[in-house]
Amino acid sequence: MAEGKPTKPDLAAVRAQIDGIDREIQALITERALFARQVGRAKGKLAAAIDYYRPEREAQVLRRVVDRNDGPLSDDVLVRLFREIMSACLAQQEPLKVGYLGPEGTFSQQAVHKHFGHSAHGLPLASVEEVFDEVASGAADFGVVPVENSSQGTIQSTLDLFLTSPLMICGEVELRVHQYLMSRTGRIEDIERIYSHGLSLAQCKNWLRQHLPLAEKLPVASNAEGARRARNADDAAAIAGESAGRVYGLKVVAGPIEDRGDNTTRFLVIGRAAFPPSGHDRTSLLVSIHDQPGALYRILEPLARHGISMDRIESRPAHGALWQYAFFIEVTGHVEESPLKDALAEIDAFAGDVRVLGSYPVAVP
Ligand SMILES: O=C(O)C(=O)C[C@]1(C(=O)O)C=C[C@@H](O)C=C1
Repeated sequence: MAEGKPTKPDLAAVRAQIDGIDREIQALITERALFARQVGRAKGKLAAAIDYYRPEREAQVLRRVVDRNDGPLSDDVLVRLFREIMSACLAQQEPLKVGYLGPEGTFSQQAVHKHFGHSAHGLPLASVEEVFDEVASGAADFGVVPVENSSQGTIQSTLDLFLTSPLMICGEVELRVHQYLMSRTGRIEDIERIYSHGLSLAQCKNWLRQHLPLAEKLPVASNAEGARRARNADDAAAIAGESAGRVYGLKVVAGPIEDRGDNTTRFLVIGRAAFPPSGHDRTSLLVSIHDQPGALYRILEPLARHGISMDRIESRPAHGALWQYAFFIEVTGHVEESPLKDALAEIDAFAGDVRVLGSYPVAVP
């Protein structure tokens, strides 16, 4: 090659290359969609989209995408593209119906898109409880519910719903959450009250103390609900994701304003069925403890002895009974595979109340 300055590429020639690649990509996506239909037929004569959905297979496909990636696009970007391709392939049957805490524009809706792609049909619902109800009744195939935030900790009200619900956990989604202060006028000097979900107000506490110490903070059912209210008055604002601002026609006053740059919310995917192992899974257990000495130890000891790592343990007052506790325990592994299978068999032998809430693929970025 000649020394010196690299020669400027010829724009028309580069575009011709891109056009050729686009043709190939399109032909391959079409071919993939046809094979996905064949997979559908190979699974037998199935009725609804939910019968075709395979979260463990999707996780495997996405992990391979990440393993193969050498840049220049980031893992997140490639995962998003492949997620959408799978979402579209699956929706050839009929889109999945996924319930979430609405109205439109919530972070829960973003989590639905991240996990199921945009070909799934999102059902905005009024509360997390309603998400459980709609999935239990079959009106929704799955639900996506927030369970924990990196700076605020566990969302206890969500965990408590598992105490009385028969639903299973079949996935998890991690979403980076960026908060924006938004209003109708877009001017900070107009703001006298701020609507948002209590957790979002808490995530922006320092910023608010510094910039709007006197504004009234009004917790509402969801961030998007805050945005919906803020569009009605010039002196009101909302803290929410940018997408909620777009849905309700608000202007960004400032953002991102969350106190921690790595602010992340974890969501659980709830459904009515269990799925097979994906190769890198997590299991959620619900353990009821009666006040016998050493009861919790007898449950944790086999887990430790089998070398199972525990990612979390949370205690909640058990439903209905005074001074009895339920423990939510998350461990690495799948109930159908050793060593977790063996440890659970030992635990079952002496503890009546161990319920497997679900084994599911660890979130792909
Ligand atoms: O492999 C399957 O079981 C398919 O149905 C294909 C496919 C895909 O597009 O890769 C589509 C939907 C499923 O959720 C998983 C994977």
